[in-house]
Amino acid sequence: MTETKAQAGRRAAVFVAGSWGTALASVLAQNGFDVLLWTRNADQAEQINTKHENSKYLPGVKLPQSLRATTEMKEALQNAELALFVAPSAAMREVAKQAAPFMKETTLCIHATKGFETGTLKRMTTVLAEELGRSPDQIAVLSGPSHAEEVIRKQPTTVVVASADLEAAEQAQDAFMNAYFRVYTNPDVAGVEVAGAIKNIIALGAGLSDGLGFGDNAKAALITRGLAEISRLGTAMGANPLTFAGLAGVGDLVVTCTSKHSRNWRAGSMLADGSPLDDVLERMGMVVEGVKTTRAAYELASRYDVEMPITAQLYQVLFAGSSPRTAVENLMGRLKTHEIEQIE
Ligand SMILES: NC(=O)c1ccc[n+]([C@@H]2O[C@H](COP(=O)([O-])OP(=O)(O)OC[C@H]3O[C@@H](n4cnc5c(N)ncnc54)[C@H](O)[C@@H]3O)[C@@H](O)[C@H]2O)c1
Ligand SMILES: O=P(O)(O)OC[C@H](O)CO
Repeated sequence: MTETKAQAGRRAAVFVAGSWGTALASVLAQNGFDVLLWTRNADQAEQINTKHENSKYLPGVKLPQSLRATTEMKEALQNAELALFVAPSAAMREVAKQAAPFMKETTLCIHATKGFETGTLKRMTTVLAEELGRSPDQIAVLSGPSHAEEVIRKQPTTVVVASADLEAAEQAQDAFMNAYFRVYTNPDVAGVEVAGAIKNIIALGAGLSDGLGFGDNAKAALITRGLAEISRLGTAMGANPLTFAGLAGVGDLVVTCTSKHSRNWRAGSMLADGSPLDDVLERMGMVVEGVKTTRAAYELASRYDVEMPITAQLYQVLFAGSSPRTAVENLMGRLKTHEIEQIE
């Protein structure tokens, strides 16, 4: 695929230099932005600047020359017209707090993180808005079926940018869109954020199911009934149900439950043999958002009074010592019910 150079002379700041931050920073750089990728790790910054590599997260790939790294927040945000936050959900508030003093009101602010804040159960647009002193309507979210390992190799990928402000969504669309990275807009920020977070729980379940040796029938069931759970919670939280039929919904659910690149699927498959959660997370060495999100979604289900049986069983496996096989038995043995409401 050819590179476009539509954004020449423009500056973007990206936080942080994990797999997804680095891949999205590369997209912006290939689109002609001068990109500064902020990292707390000086050695990583040095490697990106001198070798044009991020060997821990995206080994074997050369990064664009116009992508540079810094450990200085002030430098990262100087003259930046676009700021992209891709910290793990657990670190988002801390990173935003450090960025806030250097962030101009006019800087387009986008995040691409999938999760809720532990404890407060807040969505990432809310966390960013609180720390940056903006309205949540002034923060956009980029989500959809997109693994860093494929985007960095310019494999065709489609995502969605959601913002209450259509102009902001279109600016983000223009900044990221190119021949291999197609961006749609959607006004439903709540739906896109909820879908992106909860699909990681279902992917942990799909990994568990595969790890236990179950087949495609079981995985298709998890994906389909997982989508029902996502839709129930999302609509209770104010989302548009149609969002869940789109890229951020079914699209991301399918890729995360079936891709060899998925961290959540891999962690689930490792848990199937009874390995302790802490061991699995240590072996992964990358963020597995579905774990913290399972706890958050379990609490949100109670807050919004919605039924989320897959989430509830995952919660039991991850945090209450239940065995994966018992979880499957419990799901299969639930009282009989209707797939959709009966029409009177
Ligand atoms: N990897 C993907 O393909 C992908 C795709 C779409 C969305 N996402 C989402 O992007 C977010 C980030 O995931 P990732 O895969 O890039 O994670 P990752 O594990 O590859 O990298 C996480 C990075 O965050 C840094 N970090 C952690 N805590 C920090 C803190 N307190 N301050 C500063 N830096 C900190 C780590 O050092 C590391 O560089 C997650 O919400 C994930 O769900 C990932
Ligand atoms: O690798 P995962 O499981 O963290 O998923 C990454 C992306 O969210 C897929 O769209």
